[in-house]
Amino acid sequence: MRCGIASVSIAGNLEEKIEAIAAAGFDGIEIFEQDFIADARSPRALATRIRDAGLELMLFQPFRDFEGLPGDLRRRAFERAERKFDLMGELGCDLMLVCSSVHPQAQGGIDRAAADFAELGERAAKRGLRVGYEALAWGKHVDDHRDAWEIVRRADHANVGLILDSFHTLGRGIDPDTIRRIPGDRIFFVQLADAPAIPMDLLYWSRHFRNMPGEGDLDVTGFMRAVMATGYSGPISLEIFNDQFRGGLPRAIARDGHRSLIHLMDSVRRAEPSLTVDLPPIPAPRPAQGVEFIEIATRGPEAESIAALLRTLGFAETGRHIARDLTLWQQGAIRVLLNAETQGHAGSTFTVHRTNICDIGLRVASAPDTVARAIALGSEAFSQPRQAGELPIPAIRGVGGSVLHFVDDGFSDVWQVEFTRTGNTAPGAGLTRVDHLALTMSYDEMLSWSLFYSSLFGMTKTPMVDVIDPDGLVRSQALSAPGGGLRVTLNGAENHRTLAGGFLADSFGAAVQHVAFACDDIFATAERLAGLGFDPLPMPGNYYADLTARFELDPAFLARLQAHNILYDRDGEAEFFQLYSRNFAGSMFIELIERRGGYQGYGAANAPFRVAAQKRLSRPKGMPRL
Ligand SMILES: O=C(O)c1ccc(O)c(O)c1
Ligand SMILES: [Mg+2]
Repeated sequence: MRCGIASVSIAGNLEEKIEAIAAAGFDGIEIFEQDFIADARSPRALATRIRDAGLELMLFQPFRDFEGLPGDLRRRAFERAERKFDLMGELGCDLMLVCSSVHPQAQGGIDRAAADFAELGERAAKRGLRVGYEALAWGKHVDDHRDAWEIVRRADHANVGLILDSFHTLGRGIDPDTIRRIPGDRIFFVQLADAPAIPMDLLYWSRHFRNMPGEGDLDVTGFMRAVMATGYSGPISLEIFNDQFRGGLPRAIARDGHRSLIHLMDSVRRAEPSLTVDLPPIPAPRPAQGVEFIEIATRGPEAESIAALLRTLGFAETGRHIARDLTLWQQGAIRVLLNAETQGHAGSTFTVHRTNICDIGLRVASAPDTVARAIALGSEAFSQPRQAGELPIPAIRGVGGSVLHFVDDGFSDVWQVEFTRTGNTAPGAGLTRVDHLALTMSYDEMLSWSLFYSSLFGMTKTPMVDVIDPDGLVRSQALSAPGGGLRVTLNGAENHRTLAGGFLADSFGAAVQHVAFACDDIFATAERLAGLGFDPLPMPGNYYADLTARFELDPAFLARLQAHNILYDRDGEAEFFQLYSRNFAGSMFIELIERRGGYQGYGAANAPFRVAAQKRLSRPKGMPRL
């Protein structure tokens, strides 16, 4: 399988793009003409550079407004094509993309266009070049791959073929299975892009909102299955026009692109095993079954305040690590590790971020398979020198330098092997397990993180919701693994004045800002917590008055919610209860939840009031905001 990417897809000048594309593992590049024109190198020097980087120059594009022109305009279109053929000769690139015309004077007629392509094919053949025809979704006369194919078929020239682009087919709602009837050897090139399902003008959508396969809502897998069913064996290439990517980090975007292609082609062969996909076997995505541990790097007074908070939540320090300054806190199936090491991963994250969640342990069916899949998708294995007696638990670096450990049955005894018991037992407040991890990041990083989790664990995403912070918008998207063993929310901040944005600025990068623990009876838990001295986030009376209006609650029930500062939501018959801690170590916090009747959400309706309550506590009274 040869993977490519169009130079328009990522940020930087052409040199930076070439470096990033080669580093991400692509086999080739599509040169977008504007990127070439803006470059100062001669075509030959550029071609040499691209080949020295180990990349094939797969496609030169786009050649516009070619077919269907009358009289002198037609003559000039052929003249233009000849000049670009000269350039392709110097670049050593043998395939040109011709996109369907939007020229005001272009005339319709399948046979007229076919005759133009037959002649272009003749001219290309003389130079050993080929041309591929792509239907733009907004083409004047040709906006559907079926019409483009009919033109190619009637042109009947070996040097003229079809170019398919998933955006143009899926964006217009054309059934991708119509591709299955096209002979694979007449398809010269395949471009891929996904996009979020936002109704808008097709051209604007295409030029600004495309994203990597799997990052949007289009059925790119269905499209690619149809392509592979034709017997197509040419390159598979990303062509992404995206405002965020144009301003992103070239290497990170290229890495995401490569990950998306591996994930896509792996999904294609799993969905349709009869297809031949030339990709080395990789383990299937397997759901994370739960959070095995949460490790917090912390020292000094912040470590003490976290220990105090854990006690008021009903946790006890049950174990101490045999070789590190690391304590284990437990309740139910929840394990929190407090790591005060000055060396190693935890030590270095503390130096950079201060108190932070530096490591997450996930329970999986097979740790080696999970790591193998992560590596095939472009993540790096993570390890650090082991102390005597420590187990080699497999780990990777995820997005943004985060570390994930994977615990399977083979490592279940780590808690007995690596920790000595303190003899303490948790008083308990009914907390059972980790319900979800809430990651905070800049808005621009959200697609990277969602691709990471969905490609590795087969997690599915819910539609993005807006959380209104008094100082700006935060977008939130949830991902959950099949079976619900792992839920993650991604919170993308647009500025640094929101609660999430302030956390991001303080932590110097994306990180877990809060963890939600589940319980089976929120009122019993709240009573226990009150007895343990837990100090909840206070919620205002206005919030409870609105709850009654929204849900017609029984007054006694409402009074119980209010007495404990419990937030409430309902979805049909399903109910949701939330209780928040006050912030610690800057703006980290803990959420306690109960899901009743299969509630699947995260209380999005409550988020603005929770954020406002948190901000009220963090702003000194009477201090006007600057
Ligand atoms: O937006 C465009 O003009 C454009 C150009 C070339 C392509 O391959 C394409 O898919 C879109
Ligand atoms: Mg295209």
